[in-house]
Amino acid sequence: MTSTIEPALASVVASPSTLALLRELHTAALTEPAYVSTDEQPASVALERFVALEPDKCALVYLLLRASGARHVVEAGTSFGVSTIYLALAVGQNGGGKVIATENEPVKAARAREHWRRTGENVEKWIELREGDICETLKADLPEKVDALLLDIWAVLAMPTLALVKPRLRIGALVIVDNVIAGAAGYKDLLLYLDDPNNGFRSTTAPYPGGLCVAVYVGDVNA
Ligand SMILES: C[S@@+](CC[C@H](N)C(=O)[O-])C[C@H]1O[C@@H](n2cnc3c(N)ncnc32)[C@H](O)[C@@H]1O
Repeated sequence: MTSTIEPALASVVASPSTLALLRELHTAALTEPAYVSTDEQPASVALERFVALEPDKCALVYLLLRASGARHVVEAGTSFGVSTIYLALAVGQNGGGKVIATENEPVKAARAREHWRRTGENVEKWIELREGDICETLKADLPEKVDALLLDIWAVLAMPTLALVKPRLRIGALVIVDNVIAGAAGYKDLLLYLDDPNNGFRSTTAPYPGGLCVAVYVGDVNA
């Protein structure tokens, strides 16, 4: 699995020190036991773990954000802040904006901040971390237009999070959801919602391990 790190990093524009940090974090993340929120393990086991998006998925998300010029991004589920670094790199390189990161575990939030500090100004300055339950922290003060939403949170929170962010999605906004194959049972409602054209999305699932759903908000079909 660690063999996926270098090809992923080769897809990303970043300083040597940021690439070194990503290499270190991905290596640690890939050597921990897997955790999927829909499996039998209690959520408490994830407290000490990265549960990070795999390097190739991070690279795809980064490239999609670069291609779409995303400048206002919401990340549902931040953990130790690995995927957030990719989001912030893309936002910064697209001209600047904001990545709203979300985490309800204070210890994880502190670790994320520590990692972002090590990336320096070019990454850290684009990130606003909202600590607490995402159902509260995303209730207010979202950007007028959101260009992308990364749903990498426990499956049960995916639909409520989409409901909070959807009113702000611009036409063409990306909604990316991790583990839709591995966690299919937990994502049933969300996938049915994204598949129903009346809800304004078109989507496909990239066959990475666990599955990565990429949806585009094309808007209300009746508009
Ligand atoms: C899969 S991890 C995120 C990994 C991260 N995107 C990365 O790639 O590095 C999901 C995170 O969501 C957090 N989480 C779970 N429930 C939450 C809630 N109600 N509000 C905010 N964050 C929550 C968990 O603590 C966990 O760290």
